[in-house]
Amino acid sequence: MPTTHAPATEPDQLPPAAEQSAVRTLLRLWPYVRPVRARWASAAVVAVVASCLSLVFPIVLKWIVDGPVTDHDPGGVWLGAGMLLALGVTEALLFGLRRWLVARPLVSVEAAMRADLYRHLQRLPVAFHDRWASGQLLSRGTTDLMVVRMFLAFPLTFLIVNGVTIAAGFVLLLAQDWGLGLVLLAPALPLMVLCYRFESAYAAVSRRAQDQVGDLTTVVEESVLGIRIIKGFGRHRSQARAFRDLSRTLRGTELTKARLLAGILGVITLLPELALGAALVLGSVQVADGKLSAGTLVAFLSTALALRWPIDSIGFLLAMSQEAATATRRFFEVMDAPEESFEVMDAPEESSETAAGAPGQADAPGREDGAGREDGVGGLRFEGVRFHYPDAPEASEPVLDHIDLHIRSGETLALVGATGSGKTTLTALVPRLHELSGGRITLDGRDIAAMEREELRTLVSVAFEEPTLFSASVAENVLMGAAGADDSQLDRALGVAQAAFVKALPEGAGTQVGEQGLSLSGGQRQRLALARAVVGRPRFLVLDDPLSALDVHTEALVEAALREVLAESTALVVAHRPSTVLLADRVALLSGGRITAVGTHQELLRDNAEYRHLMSGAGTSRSDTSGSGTSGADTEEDGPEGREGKGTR
Ligand SMILES: Nc1ncnc2c1ncn2[C@@H]1O[C@H](COP(=O)(O)OP(=O)(O)OP(=O)(O)O)[C@@H](O)[C@H]1O
Repeated sequence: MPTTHAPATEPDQLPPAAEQSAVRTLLRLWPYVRPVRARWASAAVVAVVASCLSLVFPIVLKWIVDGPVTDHDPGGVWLGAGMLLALGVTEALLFGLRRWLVARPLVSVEAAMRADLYRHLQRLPVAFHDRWASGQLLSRGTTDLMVVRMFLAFPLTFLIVNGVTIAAGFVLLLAQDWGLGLVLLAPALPLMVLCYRFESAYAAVSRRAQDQVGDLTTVVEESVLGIRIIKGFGRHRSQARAFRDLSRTLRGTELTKARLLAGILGVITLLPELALGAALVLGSVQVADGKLSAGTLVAFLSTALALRWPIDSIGFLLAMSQEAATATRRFFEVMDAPEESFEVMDAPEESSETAAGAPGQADAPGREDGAGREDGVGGLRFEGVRFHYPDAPEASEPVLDHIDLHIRSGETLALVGATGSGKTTLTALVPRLHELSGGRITLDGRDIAAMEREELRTLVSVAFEEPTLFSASVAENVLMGAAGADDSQLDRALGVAQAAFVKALPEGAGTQVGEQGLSLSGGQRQRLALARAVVGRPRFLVLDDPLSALDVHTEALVEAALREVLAESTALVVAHRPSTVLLADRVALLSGGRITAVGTHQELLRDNAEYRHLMSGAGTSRSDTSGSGTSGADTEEDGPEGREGKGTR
């Protein structure tokens, strides 16, 4: 299956940045913030009090200037200075308390969101992961969540704190001198309009930047995972160029952000400064005319200066909030993707009659041989199965169509077909990694759509051609295949997979393997993946070319041991080589998304040209299905019905 991912920044995949308002988006964080609301609110109240304390300074100053200074009273001046010092210390202590109150709860909010995202990713269908670039998911789980935590800790609190401080400050200013107060208030309206326009422009650029971080993460991840290919083909320069290009694009977007921010910050600083200058001139004239006391003018200007930071900070607080809204939106884009349904679907009553009466089932292999109920519905049965990849163009042909196949209880069926004919896709349908587009699959007569996924995945074990090992010990990797399996089962599974090499590892089955552990060869990995598939003695075994990386000698040993396991299970084995085919009782040929022949290896060799071609040297070169024109002619005259009689064990 393809593992490459298109960047998730394609416009059709992502909603426009301004689709939902920033406030509505951020409100979605409430379920995560709810558990820490008391501490967060206490911290906000503490910050509001601390910030409003800064407005008391001008009142004390006015008292000092109009009182002790005018009266030449040094004792009063010292008292005033002491009060200012006490206010300053209290303000600092309160801001410290605010930090202490929010730091720990907000880290747990981030952890809870990350845990939810991870849990959800595990439950999303394979089709979702086929579509999404892993770097995009990675950046959402790391950078975006950090941005959200920082928003809750800082901008959210300070938008409230500064809002309250500005409102209280202006009440004080208007109370001190309403005329001068109005002069200072004059820039408020144009500033609001500018902030609104800035918000919309910044939202779009910030979305672009965060998506580009995701794309960059994807390139880094692919470069690390594919380092052997990059080195092997000397592609480090072109890879570095691709990285540099993306990096340059991101730099451009960040510069656009910086330009927007610089613009709004400049205006937010300039307009109030101009208003303050005008108020200063007017106030000085009034003091000179004796219409205003010097203390009031000092208090007025100190209050206005105390409001400078709350006003100046609005620009970057809004920018950070916008980034947090984008991060939240990106988080919920993943969280809103529907999980694999763990509920069972409605399925028709299971009976031999319904199975026999299912569309396209009348000619299902294995039914005409007069077998009893067990052979009629037992085992693994595909009935009129059709499958179309959800992300493939609607008009394209389904990958699989009219698949009717019956693997009897205890039987092993080899699935053979040219590359791209749909073998991997067919095997992935049995453990329901993808949902069928039509038809049904039954295990011992039970529709898999009507089974709990957990039950289904206990019944069916899989091993894919690409063996994936996790950063864990050999034993943990193998025992992943069966919950509660013990050491004797582990030894047996390693024995079946001819994985004696495990004993020679530094710590035996306890040796760490996978990305962070010891590197194993392709064949060794494949044998561990096979051991994982067989460790739980599954009723149904699905093996996608599990021996492709083994040398002929080891393959023969694994096959000999595997025969015992296969005798206990009903198995579907994708095979490319005659040696693997010989493990099976019968062989099905998949061609152009359909089963075109079923029979024993000998029968198909004798009667089917496409099969002969695939099993010959030419076949193992894995020519594309589109190139197998000769076999197409053969399958036309030799349809599935004609081969039913050959389907004997
Ligand atoms: N996620 C996907 N989305 C769309 N099309 C896909 C996807 N995965 C596979 N395909 C297409 O489905 C077809 C069958 O692929 P599949 O991997 O099942 O073939 P295969 O017979 O197993 O090939 P091989 O022998 O090379 O492993 C191919 O044309 C492939 O391009």
